[in-house]
This record gives sequence, structure tokens and C-alpha cells, in this order.
Amino acid sequence: MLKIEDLHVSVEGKEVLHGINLHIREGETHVLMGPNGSGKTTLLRSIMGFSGYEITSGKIFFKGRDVTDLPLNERARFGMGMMFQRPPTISGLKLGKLLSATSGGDVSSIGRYSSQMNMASFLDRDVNAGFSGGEIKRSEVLQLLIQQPDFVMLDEPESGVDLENIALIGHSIARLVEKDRHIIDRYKSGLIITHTGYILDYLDADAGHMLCDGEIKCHGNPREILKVIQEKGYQECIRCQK
Ligand SMILES: Nc1ncnc2c1ncn2[C@@H]1O[C@H](COP(=O)(O)OP(=O)(O)OP(=O)(O)O)[C@@H](O)[C@H]1O
Repeated sequence: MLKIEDLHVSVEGKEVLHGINLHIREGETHVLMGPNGSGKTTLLRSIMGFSGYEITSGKIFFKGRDVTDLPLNERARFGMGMMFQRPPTISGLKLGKLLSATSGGDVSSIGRYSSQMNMASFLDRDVNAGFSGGEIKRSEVLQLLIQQPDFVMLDEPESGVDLENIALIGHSIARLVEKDRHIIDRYKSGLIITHTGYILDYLDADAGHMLCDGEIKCHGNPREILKVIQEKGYQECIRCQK
């Protein structure tokens, strides 16, 4: 689904990612961990194709195609989707209208998914205008449920969300990446940034990666990596360098 080869990315003239290699197969969901400022969001935004993230060398392949120079909107059309860590407020654009444009006017999907995410009463509000932290996350998941990307990237989906809504968001994300299907029937893939690992209670991630100072320092079982970080800190995880 996604293959990244020796990716170097600079932001504002400063190199933030120093040679990332990552391979996510069809049907796999990976989690990305690492200290604040290590480059996790930069990696997701570079994969999605945001401007301001200059790929100075390396390649991004998506579904077998080199998308390194493809604009963001074409990557989205080709099957990539992303949940923002801090999405912008879009004054003058109603959430319902955005969902309608994304779904091609599929009223029944909008009705079904907005009820599922407890967002039906938000459809006539401007996108994210005055939404609480948890409501913003539910709105982001709702937009992804409508978009149904083949590969979804989620930037800290559980941060600022209460326990009941973590369950709602967690189960919905699990369905987005087809974790409710038998492994041989799974096609969709995901990459999820998490600090707490709560999301792992709702979907069994296939692999974890620890990013530090713009380099992936460790690959492995996500729960094992989290345990080392929780018990011994990031430095021990880096020192171990499995
Ligand atoms: N537009 C920018 N201008 C200057 N520096 C930037 C910009 N965007 C990112 N950076 C820097 O790049 C580094 C990586 O940031 P990034 O947001 O990717 O980290 P992160 O691992 O997602 O952190 P967190 O866990 O705190 O969300 C940080 O030092 C950040 O200040």
C-alpha cells in the first residue's frame, strides 16, 4: 500500500526527517510513536503532500505508483486520507455541505455515519467552529468515514477525547482500516500516531515504529515498544535500537 524509501524532508529550510524507510502492506495498520518534536506529524503531512514540506531526497510509493511529486488533492483522489492533529476552522462552510461534496451527495451515508459519530446536530454548523476538542476528533473521523480512503493516516486520534468517545472513535477507526474483517479479506491500511496507545485497545496494530530526532530508531510490536517507553523512557528505547 505504502512504501517510503530514504525520505529526507525539510521544513522552513531545516531538515526534519533524515532518511525514513517504511513499508505498510495492504491490510496492515501501523502505529508511530516518539517524543514531542521528533517529526511524526511532519512524516504524515509529507506523505499526504502538504506544501511547505520539501522532499529533498527519497521516494514515496502509494499502491505501486511513485507519488513523491503528486499534489495533495490527487493523492486524496487516489485513496489517501488524513485526520489532522489540529484541524482548521472553516468559517462559511457547513459540515453537512463538506460531507455532501465528499460523498457526491450520498444522503443516506451522511445520515448513517453522522448518527454513528453522534454528529447529526452538527451538520448545519461551520466546520469545527466552536467544536470542543472531542467533537473535532469525531468530526474528523466522520469525514474519513464518508471519504473511505484506502490508506488512512491519523494524527493522535485519542488526544483530548473522553473515555466513552475514545471507544466510539476507536471502534470507528478499526472499521475504517477493516479490522472488523477477517485478515484475508482486509485491503485498507493505516498509520496512526499515538502517545498513549489507547487506540491499541480497539484495533490490533500490526507493527509499531519509534521515531526520534527525525529517524525511525526501532520497529516492532507496538505494545512492547510502548511498555519500554512507559517503564524506561524514550532514551532506553533508542539505546536498545532493535
Ligand atoms: N512550519 C514549521 N516551521 C518551523 N519548524 C517546524 C515547522 N513544522 C515543524 N517544525 C519543526 O519540526 C520538528 C518536528 O515537528 P513535528 O510536528 O513533526 O513533531 P511531532 O513528532 O509530531 O511532535 P508532537 O508529538 O509534539 O506532535 C519540530 O522541531 C517542529 O518545531
